[in-house]
Amino acid sequence: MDNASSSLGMNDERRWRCLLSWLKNQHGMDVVDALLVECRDTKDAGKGLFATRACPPSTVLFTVPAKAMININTLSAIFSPRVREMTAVQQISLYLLLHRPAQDEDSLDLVYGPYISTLPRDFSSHPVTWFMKRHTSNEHDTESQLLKSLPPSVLAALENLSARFLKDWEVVNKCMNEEPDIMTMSSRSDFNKSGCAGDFNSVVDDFLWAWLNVNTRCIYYRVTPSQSDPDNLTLCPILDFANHSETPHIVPVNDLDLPGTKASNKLTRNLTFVCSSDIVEGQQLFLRYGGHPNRTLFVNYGFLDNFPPNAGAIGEFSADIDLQDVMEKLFSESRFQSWIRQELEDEGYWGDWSLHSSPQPAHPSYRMITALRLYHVVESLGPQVPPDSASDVILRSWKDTINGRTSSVSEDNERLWRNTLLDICELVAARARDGMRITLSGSGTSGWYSWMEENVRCLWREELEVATAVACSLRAGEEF
Ligand SMILES: C[S@@+](CC[C@H](N)C(=O)[O-])C[C@H]1O[C@@H](n2cnc3c(N)ncnc32)[C@H](O)[C@@H]1O
Repeated sequence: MDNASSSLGMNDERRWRCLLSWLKNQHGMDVVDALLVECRDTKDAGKGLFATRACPPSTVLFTVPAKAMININTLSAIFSPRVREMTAVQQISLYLLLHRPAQDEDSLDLVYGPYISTLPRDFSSHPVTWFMKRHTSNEHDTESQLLKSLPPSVLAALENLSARFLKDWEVVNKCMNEEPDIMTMSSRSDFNKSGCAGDFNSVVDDFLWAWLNVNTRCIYYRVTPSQSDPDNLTLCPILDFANHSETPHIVPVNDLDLPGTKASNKLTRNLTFVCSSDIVEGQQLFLRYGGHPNRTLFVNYGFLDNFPPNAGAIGEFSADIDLQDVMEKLFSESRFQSWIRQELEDEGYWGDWSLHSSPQPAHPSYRMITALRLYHVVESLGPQVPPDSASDVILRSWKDTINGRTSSVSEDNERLWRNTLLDICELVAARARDGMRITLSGSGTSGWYSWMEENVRCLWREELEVATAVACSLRAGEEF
């Protein structure tokens, strides 16, 4: 990702100016001397935040007032108790749905309109959009071609995320039906004030727009007493123009746990962002969205870190791949399939089986080794022994490896699982080579399609590089 940028188009420039006036006039934010960033168009990542002057590390870049953010705290003054029963994602999405701007117009919401008007209007390049439209699109559509060409682990993650979307829609729709008064809050002319939201399908599309804004733009923000509560989320103007990098420049000031911070202040605080290193004027300033693997970035945010060829193989890029489908297939061919699954579930080792390029040597996760060890303990029994009749004895050595009493089940078992893993790596590498041959036909060569085609190729390349690197580690006799 580079620093190339261009000034905003006329409408976006006007909206950015309106946002700043709103922050200044409604929320008292100093947008002249205490705002060291501005929004510009980037070459390949939509809009981004850029430094308006050079600053040393720890300089305050801007502070967003608590009341200008959209979260369950600020919405509690607007929503009824019934709406407030929903999760943060559902409430914020509902709020955006009620105030979605029409086509290229501004949002008419009197409270957050100038902010909502700056949100992206179009999520057609987002994988959840392709997935939700899969039943109505034809198989030659580029989106269908893209869906078909995803690695299995990415498709599974996309299915999970889309299921979350549908669940959230079900809950929000139920709430809207039970409390038709919600509609009277809407600033949209197409939402009937008597409580009807017009065409059902277009409302689902609008909800998807709202939900994707929430899922691609919210940041962690403590609004509940418990640190790990999933409702600790907020939409935060200005900051939400920051693009992602593994080496970020923008970091939030974590003042929450400072001694003397009163519990009540914790829940109504402004958010201050500082720069973590020297920055120069005009430089794009990035945020780190969390330590996500590429498949998560791709499915949740619609982009990924496109690393240089071979960087995954030699561990310069921290690549990792998920092998749920391959492992499930392996177990499904065992006579003891359900028994293996039960044991792994009971011990907390079912799923989340992965291979990693770094730290070197490239290696399987401990969870994967543990699952493969059990598979071979059971496969070595021979047909006459039902595992449940002798499970304690059979499993003792395996459980000893989990509890740290021994480092392996036996020499034989080590050799067997390593061989199986080598086979798996070869299979994954071969299918990745195929996957990399993706070529979209039809309209798939224009606009964001060719960028997305390259992203899908990169997902497969990650599988190829990591599987090949782990195979090399195995052949070299590396201990994991
Ligand atoms: C919080 S927003 C950032 C601002 C956004 N670019 C915009 O135009 O409003 C997150 C979205 O920005 C895009 N994005 C963020 N980081 C990116 C990156 N490194 N490369 C490509 N796109 C990125 C993705 O579309 C992501 O869903």
